[in-house]
Formats: sequence, C-alpha cells, structure tokens
Amino acid sequence: MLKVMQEARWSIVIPVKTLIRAKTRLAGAAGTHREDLAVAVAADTTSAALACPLVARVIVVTADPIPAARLAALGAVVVQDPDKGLNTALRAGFAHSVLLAPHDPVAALQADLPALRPAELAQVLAAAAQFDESFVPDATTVGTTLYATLPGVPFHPRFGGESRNRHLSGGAKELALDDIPTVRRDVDTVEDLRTAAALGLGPHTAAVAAKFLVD
Ligand SMILES: Nc1nc2c(ncn2[C@@H]2O[C@H](COP(=O)(O)OP(=O)(O)OP(=O)(O)O)[C@@H](O)[C@H]2O)c(=O)[nH]1
Ligand SMILES: C=C(OP(=O)(O)O)C(=O)O
Repeated sequence: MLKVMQEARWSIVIPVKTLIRAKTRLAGAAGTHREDLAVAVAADTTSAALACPLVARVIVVTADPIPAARLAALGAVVVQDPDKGLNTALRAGFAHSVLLAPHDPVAALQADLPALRPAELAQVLAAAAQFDESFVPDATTVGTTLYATLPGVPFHPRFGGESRNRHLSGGAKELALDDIPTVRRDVDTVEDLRTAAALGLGPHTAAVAAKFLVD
C-alpha cells in the first residue's frame, strides 16, 4: 500500500563510527587530524539535519564518547551503538526513534556529508514522504547516502560498499532528484573532500580541513 505523508516531520538516524576506526581512507591526507575530521564532518552533517524544517529530531548512534558529547551538544539524541556493524547501529537508532515518535517517518543518513544543505535535505525528505521505502544514491551512484521508511514499514537498511544496487533490488524507490549535490556528496577520500569543499563545507569541517588541505 502506498502511503503519502505530506508535511511529515522526520526522525533522522546518523551512525558515527568509533574514532579510532573512522575515516581510514583519509589517514594519508589528514594525518594527525583524521579523528578531528571525522568528528567535524559528523558535526556539520548533524547541524545541517537539525536545521532542516522537515526534521523533528536527530538520533546519533555511536559507541564513542567523543562524538557522543560533541553531537549531543549540538542537539542530537545519542544512542549507544551495539558495535555489531553499520546496519545494526542503524536498526538501534530506528528502534529508539520509534520509541520517541512512533508516528514519524525515519531516515538513516550517512554521517560524512560535510557540505549538506538543509534545503536540499528538505527536498529529499519531501520526495521520500511519497514512498514506503526509498533511498538516495551517493554521488558515484554506487553507494547510498540516505535510506527512508514511512511509519509501519519494515526498516531494512542495506548499507555498505555497493549498497545502491542492494537498496534498488530490495524494492526501495530510488529518489532521482536533479539538484541535491550536497546530499549525495559523501566524503571518503581527499578528492571527495575537495569536491565537497567546492560545494561549500560546513564550519566544523572547514576549520579542520584548513589544517591539512592545501590548494
Ligand atoms: N555507529 C556506527 N557507524 C558506522 C559503523 N560503520 C560505519 N559507520 C558510519 O557509516 C558511514 C560510512 O562509514 P564507512 O565509509 O564504512 O567508514 P568511514 O569511517 O566513513 O571511512 P573508512 O574508514 O575510510 O571506510 C559513516 O557515517 C560512519 O560513521 C558502525 O559500526 N557503527
Ligand atoms: C557505507 C556506504 O558508503 P561508504 O563506505 O562509501 O561511506 C554505502 O554507501 O552504503
């Protein structure tokens, strides 16, 4: 059954990896700034989500006390990560969001979107409100940056590696919107970070990137 939720306000679940294991593909470029960068990109992602008018709350799932404290200070609710991988973390965040607001739709959002703009996220959530289960492919159309379900619909995130095809073949609607570059621009490599910088980094990431990113 197709449900449509106009004017819905969303719970957003953001997973944040334990810092010692985070952003390893940026270790070469970021050096001693790698952990600070991981916290900064999560902070910019969280701030942009909280600033989106269609977002009611942000639920961060992490096992690490440092991002937990930083992101709680920004206004996120923090849930303990069972530490059994990304999709398990997302399901823990989903379970908490249902306890807090059982009638609100839920979207899992990658933490590494440092150029995210609230208006672009609003565009995505308005589109997601028209489908039971949907997702946004990443900038390379290989992975996924957002996965969403409406209330009462099974929440079955399939993140990790080539997740775009898994979400698509699992029956989720691919949200093919034209003008949402900041929602699709996740940052795994230094080239990704430069592309995000061209879109406009959030202030937390810009401050850390300035310490190691040279033109
Ligand atoms: N809470 C939680 N978040 C995770 C876990 N694994 C990955 N993530 C998050 O999922 C997103 C994608 O993570 P990855 O690309 O696998 O890891 P990364 O730290 O961004 O980068 P690499 O170390 O270079 O792979 C990021 O938002 C991570 O913070 C996990 O086990 N628990
Ligand atoms: C986890 C994913 O992405 P990445 O490892 O590129 O952050 C994904 O796209 O499902």
